[in-house]
Amino acid sequence: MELSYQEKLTLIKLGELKKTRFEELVKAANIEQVAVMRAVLGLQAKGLAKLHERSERVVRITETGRRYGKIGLPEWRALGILRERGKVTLDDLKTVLSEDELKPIVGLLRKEGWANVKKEDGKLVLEITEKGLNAEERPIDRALKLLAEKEALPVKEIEKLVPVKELKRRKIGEEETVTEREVEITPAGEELVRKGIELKREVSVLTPELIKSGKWKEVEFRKFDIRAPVRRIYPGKKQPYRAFLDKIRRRLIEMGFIEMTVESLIETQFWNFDALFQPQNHPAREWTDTYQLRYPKSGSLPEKELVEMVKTAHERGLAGSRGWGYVWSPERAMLLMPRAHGTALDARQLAKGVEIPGKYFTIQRVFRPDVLDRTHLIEFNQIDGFVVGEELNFRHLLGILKRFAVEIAGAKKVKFLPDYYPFTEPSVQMSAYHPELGWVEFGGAGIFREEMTKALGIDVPVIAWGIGIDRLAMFKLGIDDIRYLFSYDLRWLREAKLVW
Ligand SMILES: N[C@@H](Cc1ccccc1)C(=O)O
Repeated sequence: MELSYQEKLTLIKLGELKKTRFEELVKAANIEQVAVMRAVLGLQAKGLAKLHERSERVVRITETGRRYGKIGLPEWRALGILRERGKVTLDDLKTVLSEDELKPIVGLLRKEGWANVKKEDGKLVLEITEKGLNAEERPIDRALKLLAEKEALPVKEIEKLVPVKELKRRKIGEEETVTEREVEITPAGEELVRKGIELKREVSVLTPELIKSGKWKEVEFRKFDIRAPVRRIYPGKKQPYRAFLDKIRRRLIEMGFIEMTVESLIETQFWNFDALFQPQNHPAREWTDTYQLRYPKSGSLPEKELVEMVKTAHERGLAGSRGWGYVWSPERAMLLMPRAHGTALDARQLAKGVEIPGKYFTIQRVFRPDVLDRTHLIEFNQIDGFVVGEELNFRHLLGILKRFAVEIAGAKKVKFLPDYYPFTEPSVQMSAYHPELGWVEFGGAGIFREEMTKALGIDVPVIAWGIGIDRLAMFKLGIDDIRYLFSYDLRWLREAKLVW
């Protein structure tokens, strides 16, 4: 039979004590109480020991009770003075009684028949009686003495003297349940002890010293039951939605994309709209609702040549286009807003310069007015990206998007529909088929218009897309309310699992 070190130790001690209170066994074994309890339960399971548990209602003395034990109950202290003087006022009793004890004292003395109450000169006066002079120990006095001596007594015993209710009322004692544990060795246990138990030191960590010195041959290694039930612990971990976004970021980097980052969530209209060839004061800007910043209202524009190019593209057109044909306002372009799409970063990157061929992506928090419900948020996340290269065409775009849907969304089928964005031509909307969600609209894509790319200084085709990923996150995290992505619900934060 395999016994752990603790079990062996406990059994040896039990062999000496035979039957003992658990606390005694802990003292004898001289190891932690929980370890002894575990050992006892282990021994019991192996038929070597028996644990007897008995619960009992007891009365335990209170702080007040202890004080009464030392200086006497209030009625006895009052009687002491009465015996000396025969007659006292309440004021006289103040020397031996506290404020609290004074109040009920008249009632107490009268109930015992130890004093009579009179009024003399409008004052309350207590006068000792025959019974008071001969007063002897009462049951409550005996109960107090017992409690002061033993601290606690079984309810059954104390009730032979006074009702527990009485002790509680006088704040002498409190009732509680205690569990009495006794451990007993079984004949099989005794047999084993008689045969002799070898108590080798148990080692739980194999150290270089043990190996070098060869001591590892002599020691016994502690065995762990890895299936033993333990308390669940919740170590710190990434917020589930954050974990999801990081995973996507990893994938894209593995696919060779360069990440575009930006510090602020606030954008000028210039980068959100104008640089993307979206006209000011024109229905084409209304393809999405956006917010505006109240304070500060305006930011600044980039270098002059770039602004001039964008202005020209809007007013008169570039690359054979006639433009939108209106007077472009720099003030309007300077207005600040919470970024409404990740595509703003595409424009920034293209203006800054790109590797050709090159692949770029960004994961951005974006903001659009909406009515909050279980599938709509006013702030959400988009992955935007573009691929730039000499020979790129529409077929490449569809190919890349398909790969995305499969790699990132785990979609089995992908569907493209014609769409409109002011900054792409042609434009498509894509949906991916998910076994559980059905057709899920994913986002938009297209080839950036030359009016946009030329203004930003790029002469080769750029294919681009923007994908909303929150609905995908809902699926991967197994939630059906999008608001949960930002929930403080601890249980969810602890248990949410990413299924990839
Ligand atoms: N920015 C668009 C998506 C898009 C990106 C790039 C090209 C075409 C479309 C949106 O938010 O829906």
